[in-house]
Amino acid sequence: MASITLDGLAHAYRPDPRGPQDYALKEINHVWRQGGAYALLGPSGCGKTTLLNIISGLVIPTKGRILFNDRDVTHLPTEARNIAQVFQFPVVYDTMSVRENLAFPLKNRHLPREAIARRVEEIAHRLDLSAVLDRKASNLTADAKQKISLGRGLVRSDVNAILFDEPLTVIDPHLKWQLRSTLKELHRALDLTMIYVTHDQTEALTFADTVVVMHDGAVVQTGTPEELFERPAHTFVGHFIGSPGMNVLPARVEGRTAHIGDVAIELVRAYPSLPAGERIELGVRPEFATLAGAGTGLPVKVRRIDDIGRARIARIEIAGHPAAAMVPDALALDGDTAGLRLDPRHVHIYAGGVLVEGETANREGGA
Ligand SMILES: Nc1ncnc2c1ncn2[C@@H]1O[C@H](COP(=O)(O)OP(=O)(O)OP(=O)(O)O)[C@@H](O)[C@H]1O
Repeated sequence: MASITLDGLAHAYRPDPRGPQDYALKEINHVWRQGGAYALLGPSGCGKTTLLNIISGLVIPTKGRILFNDRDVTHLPTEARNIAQVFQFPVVYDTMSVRENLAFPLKNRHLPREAIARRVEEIAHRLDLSAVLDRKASNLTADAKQKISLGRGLVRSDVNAILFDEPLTVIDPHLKWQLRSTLKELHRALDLTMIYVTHDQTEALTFADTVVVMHDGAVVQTGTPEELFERPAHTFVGHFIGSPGMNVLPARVEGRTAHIGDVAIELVRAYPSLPAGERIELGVRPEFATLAGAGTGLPVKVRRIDDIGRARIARIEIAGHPAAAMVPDALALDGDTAGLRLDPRHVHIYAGGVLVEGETANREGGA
């Protein structure tokens, strides 16, 4: 097992990259800690597969190095990297039994028979495949075949890392939630470095201790699920994670006050050095914005209320800009005029999409 260091990695598919726009993967520096559960999360085309292929050795990066512990593996082929991979679609030998499929990676490494049998039983048990161990893989459903693929990835205990590339794509929705938590349990039990690529925030946030969010070829934030939720480092993270995503409103900031049109919002931090010429925005998640009666807090217009089961979400306008806020159970609205209370500790300021650290005076807290 190994920690994996990405040292100044960047990749362009074209041979003569000129500027950042020519790079499918812009410069990335990151350490995947030994034994960590990571997700690589981002929309289609953001560079996730490119990065995964660099880690697995299918792609040689244009720039930078990749280290397994202290060993530079940048130019080593996949077979010399000792990693396991699970892809979107099942990779199984149809003519073999489930047991033989699971045992295959261990037999290749000439492990003793008893050790192979024990490990196969363990992995089959954890993936709920024990009952079909002696059935031919060809007769099984797509779900079961993908579980075999997961098992083949997980069966070796000596790998440097396991890479999962959208592994639940073919899994039936009702089984997905179950397998997501099974994978999390397997990570805890097996102490392996796992990197899980997905565009699905639920999968990423359920599985990973650390989520790496990518956008347009660059890493925009690396953090725990809580950090991504509470302090999005980029407006993209605010939008992409959460449902509905963070409210992002064009703002003008003076001292400790943000102005959205003619609505003034008191901030808990001051922003004396916002970069000139950059787009300045205020970000606040709907979970930290609560609708109130007219005359309380900020004046807003209510466009509609959506009942999403676990909560009611108001679609509102602040100085003409659309936003979302939580509706308390007890609130009775009269007409389309209401008030809005923001939790000031969760109001963030962004310049050019990037979170700006404010300056705190002595009194952190309410506004
Ligand atoms: N072999 C290739 N040759 C040229 N361009 C490529 C190649 N593979 C990927 N790209 C481009 O690189 C960018 C990143 O693609 P990549 O597949 O890494 O993204 P992704 O986040 O994994 O997306 P998806 O989830 O759709 O696979 C995209 O613009 C894509 O078109």
